[in-house]
Amino acid sequence: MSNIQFIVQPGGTVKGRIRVPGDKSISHRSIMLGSIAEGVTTVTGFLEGEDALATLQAFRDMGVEIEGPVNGEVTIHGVGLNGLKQPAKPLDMGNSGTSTRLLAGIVAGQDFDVTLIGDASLSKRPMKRVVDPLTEMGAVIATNEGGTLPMTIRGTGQKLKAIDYSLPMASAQVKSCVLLAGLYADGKTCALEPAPTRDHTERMLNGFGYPVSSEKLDAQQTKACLEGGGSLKACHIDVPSDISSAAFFMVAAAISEGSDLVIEHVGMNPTRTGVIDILKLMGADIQLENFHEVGGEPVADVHIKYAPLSGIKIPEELVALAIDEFPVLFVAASAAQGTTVLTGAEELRVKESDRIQVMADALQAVGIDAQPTPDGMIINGAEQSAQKGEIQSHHDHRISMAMTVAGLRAKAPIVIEDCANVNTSFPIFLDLINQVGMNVIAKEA
Ligand SMILES: O=C(O)C1=C[C@@H](OP(=O)(O)O)[C@@H](O)[C@H](O)C1
Ligand SMILES: C=C(OP(=O)(O)O)C(=O)O
Repeated sequence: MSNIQFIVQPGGTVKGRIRVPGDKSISHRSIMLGSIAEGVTTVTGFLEGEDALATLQAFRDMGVEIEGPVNGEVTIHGVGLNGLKQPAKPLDMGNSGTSTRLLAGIVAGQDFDVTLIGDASLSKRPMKRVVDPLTEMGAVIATNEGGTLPMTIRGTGQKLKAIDYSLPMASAQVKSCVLLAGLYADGKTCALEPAPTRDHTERMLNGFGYPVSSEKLDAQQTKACLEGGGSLKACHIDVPSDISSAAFFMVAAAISEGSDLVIEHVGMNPTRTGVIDILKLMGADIQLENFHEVGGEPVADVHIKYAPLSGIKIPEELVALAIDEFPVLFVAASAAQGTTVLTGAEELRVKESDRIQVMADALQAVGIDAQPTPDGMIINGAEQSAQKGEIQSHHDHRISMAMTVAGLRAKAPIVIEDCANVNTSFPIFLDLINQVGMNVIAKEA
């Protein structure tokens, strides 16, 4: 495969008014729920990135007629809970953990066999976290040694057993997997999470007329439950812009002097806004404007201006609410005065890359004192000192984009290897980052 390098010129000021593409988590779920609903679901604002497209292709491979995407518009001819067909070949999940783990929940309820495969990065990621609850529900699943892909889920022809499952880690993917399998179970299935995680599955099921209850047991634990055997009614889904993509631009504006940026129509689901809370604790100047609701999800325009940042101890209760934003938050911490300490974030080690180790290596390569710990990182903010930063993205889109943003505070060009992966979540990243005031070129090496 060809290597697309990003060559990032140092410095810049970030200005303008932009809109980033649709939310990845919501885009995945729109295809999944639209496919197993009754009737025709229409989607606008769909993210045309590789991960969401892998989900779309998987449902086409299981016999669902899906039109588009054209300019973010998708039309899904739902086949109902029991209308999926056996795919002719393994379903290729590409780089996408969300596709794999949520699909496993749906596929566990079918009466045919399915094998899920993925790329080099996804093939290293843990699947035992979904195999365990699904097996408890009666599914028959084989994985590679060590609980990784390929994963084959056998159609037993038996109804799944409802369970009351306590998640061992705060994971929306595992919660969603259990709830989606619960659609195919006898009785009431519950998922208890140790800390709040994104609740798009619960919201969207309710939007499709499928009741999901959510009970807060205390400040951290929430239990989501549903009864199996109902049906989903097709609806329209308007996907807001992805706060995880917006985060790169928030940090870009926060760390470069003179910046003033508006990011429009960003999803503000309270289970996703940890990045805003963390940046504000660091002293960022962020105003949320034009708050309104689209399709059961709150959205707002994010107005962010440069302000000097300070290092903080990141509150652990914000970790799951900002889980995908840490690569770029580490860049913010590098540009802050003082020390930033992250703990309670061991989940970062099992994302598309080990985001603790890979970001520590990347920041050290540009001359920042970043010390990895088993469950987080300690970063002493300072001027970058490297005369040339050479970075590996390790099959991880968020590393490519975070280290591009680091260029705003660099002393010399940064070269990032293997950046075609930005297409997994943010195909127009390069255009937008240049549009707001950076100087980044993509070069085939
Ligand atoms: O449910 C989802 O859409 C996601 C959940 C998170 O993963 P975990 O639930 O495994 O933490 C997140 O990292 C991922 O990008 C998307
Ligand atoms: C972790 C991520 O996605 P996934 O788990 O779906 O691969 C991400 O997009 O940062």
